[in-house]
Amino acid sequence: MIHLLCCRINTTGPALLLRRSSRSVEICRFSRSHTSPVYSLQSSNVVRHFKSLAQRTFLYCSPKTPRPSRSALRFILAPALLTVSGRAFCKVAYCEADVNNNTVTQTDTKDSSPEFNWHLLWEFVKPQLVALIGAVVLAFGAAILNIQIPLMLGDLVNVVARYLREQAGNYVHEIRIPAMKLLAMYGLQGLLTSGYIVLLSRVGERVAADMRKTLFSSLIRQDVAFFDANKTGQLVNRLTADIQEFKSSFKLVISQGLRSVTQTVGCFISLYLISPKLTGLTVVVLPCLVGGGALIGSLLRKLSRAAQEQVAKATGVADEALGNVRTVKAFAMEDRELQLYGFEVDKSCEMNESLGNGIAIFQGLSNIALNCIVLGTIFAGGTLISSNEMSPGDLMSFLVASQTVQRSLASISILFGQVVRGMSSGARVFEYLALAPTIPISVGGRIPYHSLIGRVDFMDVSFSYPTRPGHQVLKKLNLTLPPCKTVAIVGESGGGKSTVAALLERFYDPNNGVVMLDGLDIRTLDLSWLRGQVIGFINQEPVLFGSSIMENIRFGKPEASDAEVVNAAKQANAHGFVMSFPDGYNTVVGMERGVTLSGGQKQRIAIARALIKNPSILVLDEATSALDAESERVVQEAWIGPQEGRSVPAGS
Ligand SMILES: Nc1ncnc2c1ncn2[C@@H]1O[C@H](COP(=O)(O)OP(=O)(O)OP(=O)(O)O)[C@@H](O)[C@H]1O
Repeated sequence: MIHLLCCRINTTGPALLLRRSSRSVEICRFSRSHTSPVYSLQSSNVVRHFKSLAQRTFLYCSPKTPRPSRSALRFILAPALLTVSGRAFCKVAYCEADVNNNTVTQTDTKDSSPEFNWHLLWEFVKPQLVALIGAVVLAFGAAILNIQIPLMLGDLVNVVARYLREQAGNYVHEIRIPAMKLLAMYGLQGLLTSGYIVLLSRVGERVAADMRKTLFSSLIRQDVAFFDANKTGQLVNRLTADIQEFKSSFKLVISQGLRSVTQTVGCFISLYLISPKLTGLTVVVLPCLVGGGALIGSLLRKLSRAAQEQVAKATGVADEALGNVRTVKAFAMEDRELQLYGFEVDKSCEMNESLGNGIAIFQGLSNIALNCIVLGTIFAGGTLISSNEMSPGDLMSFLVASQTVQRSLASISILFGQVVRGMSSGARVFEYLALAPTIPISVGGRIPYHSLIGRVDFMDVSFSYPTRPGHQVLKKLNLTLPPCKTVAIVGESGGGKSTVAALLERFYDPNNGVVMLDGLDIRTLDLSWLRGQVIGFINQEPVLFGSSIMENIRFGKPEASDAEVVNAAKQANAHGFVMSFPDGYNTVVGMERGVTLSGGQKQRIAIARALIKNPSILVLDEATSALDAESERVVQEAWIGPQEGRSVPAGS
């Protein structure tokens, strides 16, 4: 396995390739024939960083291009990869290289092509197996009937032709039986089709719902470092778009895939039995037409995807402008935003117009081609009828069966693309399903409430954020937060105050050293108990949920009574302003991040949310920064007074 790392490097010049050897990372000029080293990063830190990767690690560095796409990167490096390894398969990750400081920081360690996990799929499908088998059987039955229908149509036409030729006998009597048979066939085919669609949509929806719940449960249990490294939008995309795409592909493959393959094979046999000569002609013409159609179709789909992306881009511009409307207005940038949005909308309009033209040409061409096939079949079939090699009914059967083959082949060609897209969406979902959090939530011991003292010790704690391993935030920090005391941590911006709070809350584990509660390493304690009952944490930018104030405060203690909620709000000096709202505690906040409340009001609700669980340790990370002096005094009295006897470390 080869690892490709796409690197942004703080130097100027042409694109560079980074090569890992056993003791250094070399930055080389890259050309197809050879690579010549330019810099050599030899710090043990850099080399250690690559230890976890495969022996041959390449980094593509470009000072100008910000972040080439993975496929572009593979394309650029394909000759080098093939020469070096003889294998084309590679993993791609992104990193930043700083040649002055001799550091390389990997910013994205994800495997670019997660693998499809059949075992996990089976776990989701297993509970729906009976319905799935039912759907497969019904779809297969419908396909078999679709093969029979052209033959029966032929019988019917033969009766009509015979009557026209002989003008004798009772027409209604003769046609009744084949017509009734055909009618029954149509009815049964309709029933089977409805049946498999009902079953399949049930299976698809339930599998998708199970996947969503399991993926959400896996995501919500990941530790904070995971969310530092992955954008929320991308994670939400896996929950929505990826599962949706997978579900559609899954249903399509079972329904259309099974039906189309069965129909193609069955109808081809029918065609051959009806007329080997005409079939020979069809075998030459039909695949060419379907192939041509598939090619144009795939071009149009590409165009359609690009147009959709452009629409999304335009929406993104509008979303950003409307979401930050206060900033836009404060800088009087309405016209500029309008210009930006207009530019993107015009581009999407242009692309959609081209798409419309493409579809129009495609439809026109396919109509001509299809009608020519019908005309050609009738012409060739008529010749065979005139030489008594075929009956009119056979020609009718042939026409309908060949149309079925052509439709089935077209849908198979579309299905191929759908299968690839569905599998890659599924792989993206499965990637996070199988991911275990590095910090387990409900493992470890608890200190009985009556013997909890609340002394916190940071001993020789060193820490770097996982997303920036080269940047050490805390270096051998020793700090004691004694019980029954309020401790303020003061320091320059970016000095690591919030990081201390984050380590105490165990959002991250230190790289070295230990954080202790009452002399016990917090890594040995039950995390859900530590966060749920021991520590009350209010961060710099409290976020409220889109529900009532009552529910927001109760989030800290779900079983709290209304009286407890009101009491906590009073302690946080929030009761007064809450009661001034017409709906009081039932006022819904949190829409657009609680925009209906002022910064200070939001902070007071967040403080009430932390106070309601009566925590033994209260961490305020600049939680009162938006309060006026009087409110801050009331709040501080509230939590220092009744909490006397407990340790209260506070970031400030
Ligand atoms: N999630 C994160 N991932 C990577 N680096 C981070 C992260 N959070 C903070 N940092 C970095 O860690 C350093 C310390 O940040 P921290 O938030 O602890 O500082 P602070 O003292 O609380 O600052 P302020 O007073 O401005 O809030 C900063 O250099 C910051 O850029």
